[in-house]
Amino acid sequence: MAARDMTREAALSRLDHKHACHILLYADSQAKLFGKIPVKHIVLMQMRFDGLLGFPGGLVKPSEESLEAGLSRELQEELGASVPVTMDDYVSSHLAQSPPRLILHFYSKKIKEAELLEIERAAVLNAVDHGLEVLGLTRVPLYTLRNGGGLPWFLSHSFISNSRAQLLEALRRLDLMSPQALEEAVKKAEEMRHTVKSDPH
Ligand SMILES: O=c1[nH]cnc2c1ncn2[C@@H]1O[C@H](COP(=O)(O)OP(=O)(O)O)[C@@H](O)[C@H]1O
Ligand SMILES: [Mn+2]
Ligand SMILES: [Mn+2]
Ligand SMILES: [Mn+2]
Repeated sequence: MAARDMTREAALSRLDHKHACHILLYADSQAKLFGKIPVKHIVLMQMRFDGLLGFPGGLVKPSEESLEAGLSRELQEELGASVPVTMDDYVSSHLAQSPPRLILHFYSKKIKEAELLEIERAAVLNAVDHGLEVLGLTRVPLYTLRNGGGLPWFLSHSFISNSRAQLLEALRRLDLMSPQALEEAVKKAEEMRHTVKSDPH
């Protein structure tokens, strides 16, 4: 376990801490970009109100609701869809670097492609937080194009808290990418961080 990781039990015993739960929802897909590049898996993240990328989810109150019930409530608010979350979907708990006394619980759940498409539609049509806490859902590109387009550029954006690490760890653990492809994409993203320039005007 990394230095700030903790067990679920240890995390829940911290009654003086705030708790947040976020989830990586994903599906397998046969779709092909430009009719030739396999998308393979659809992984959902969101553009937050603060301009940072992160996962759907939010603050839960362990004194009033289970972690999973709280996460489902947040998903109803942010995605406008009912996504049942259980203990089976639980991945990890992590003490945030900042702010102090915040514990970040992470989940992942595989759903059917049709269900995921339904969630994407519901997010615009039904989510009370659409356009407010959530500016939009986004898919994570899992391929790398020759110019670094795809995952490397995606990873060059700014992420809330430890969500970038949560994403990379999940892609590895769920075998959504080969370890080599993932390592190369991370390296390329690191190189590009310093070189990506936009047109002045
Ligand atoms: O995707 C994420 N992964 C890990 N931590 C996150 C993520 N999104 C937000 N956080 C952290 O958890 C806190 C509460 O989450 P969020 O902003 O989603 O709450 P809310 O939806 O209840 O307003 C954030 O202030 C941030 O520190
Ligand atoms: Mn929320
Ligand atoms: Mn949230
Ligand atoms: Mn909330």
